[in-house]
Amino acid sequence: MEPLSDRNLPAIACHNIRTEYQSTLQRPILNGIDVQINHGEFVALLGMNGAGKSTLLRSLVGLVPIQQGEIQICGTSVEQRHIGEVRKNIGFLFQGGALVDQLSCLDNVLCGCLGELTTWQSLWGFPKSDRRVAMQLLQKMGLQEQIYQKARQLSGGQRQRVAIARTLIQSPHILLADEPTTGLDISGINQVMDSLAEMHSRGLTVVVVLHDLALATQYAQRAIILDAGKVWYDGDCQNIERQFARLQSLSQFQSANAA
Ligand SMILES: Nc1ncnc2c1ncn2[C@@H]1O[C@H](COP(=O)(O)OP(=O)(O)OP(=O)(O)O)[C@@H](O)[C@H]1O
Repeated sequence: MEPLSDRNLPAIACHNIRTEYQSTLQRPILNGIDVQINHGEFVALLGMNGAGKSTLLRSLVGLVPIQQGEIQICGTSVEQRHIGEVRKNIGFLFQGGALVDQLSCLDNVLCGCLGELTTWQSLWGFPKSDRRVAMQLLQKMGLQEQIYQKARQLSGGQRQRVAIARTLIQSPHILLADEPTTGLDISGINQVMDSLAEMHSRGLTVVVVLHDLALATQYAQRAIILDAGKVWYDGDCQNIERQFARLQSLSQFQSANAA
């Protein structure tokens, strides 16, 4: 990870962000989000289905057009002309990891630095230094035995840890993970969350979308709960079950009144 030019600037700052109006929802998907996340935080992003969690994560890397407001990543505005710089600071972990099944774990991790290769390197393959870093990352993820194994032979938890290593080879300051534990059994869930916690302890800022409140309480320091494209709760993880119960009764009350 390259040192940050100014660690006092927030890792992520969203000022009143609003996306396009959605006629099916009768509102914008994100509807005035104001959030600031500092370097070194571990944040769980929570909310019911359709609340806007994935849209918020995607907007942070410029994958969703913003109609109003501003997003800054490490002080840089998320705009087309700065998108390269923004994405250098952020690693994005998609649901399911999206590995290439026919490639080894090592080659999957090396795919994370494809965008950085010079023309010469793309002719001659990845430099030794990249291969060394990829191996070290796989070792850190507890996958030293699987370095040359094809991705199709891995368990769900192992796949997701390869995907984390692929994200980390870009040395990001921030890791965004969209439901990284979906479809995993208890041991896979623990492996993935422990890997995120380990990287967090080394200074990475982590924002992870979760549906499991117990996991959020166990791993995150801060919870942000979205509802209908707005921040419903932003605070510590101690009372999130109570916050969710309040949110559910409010939605039931609103649906009963609308009927
Ligand atoms: N590309 C898109 N085009 C149109 N509508 C979209 C698009 N992506 C998401 N939406 C809508 O925006 C709303 C929020 O979706 P989003 O995926 O951000 O929610 P979420 O909180 O991540 O949900 P889940 O927990 O189900 O993954 C949903 O109503 C969804 O249908």
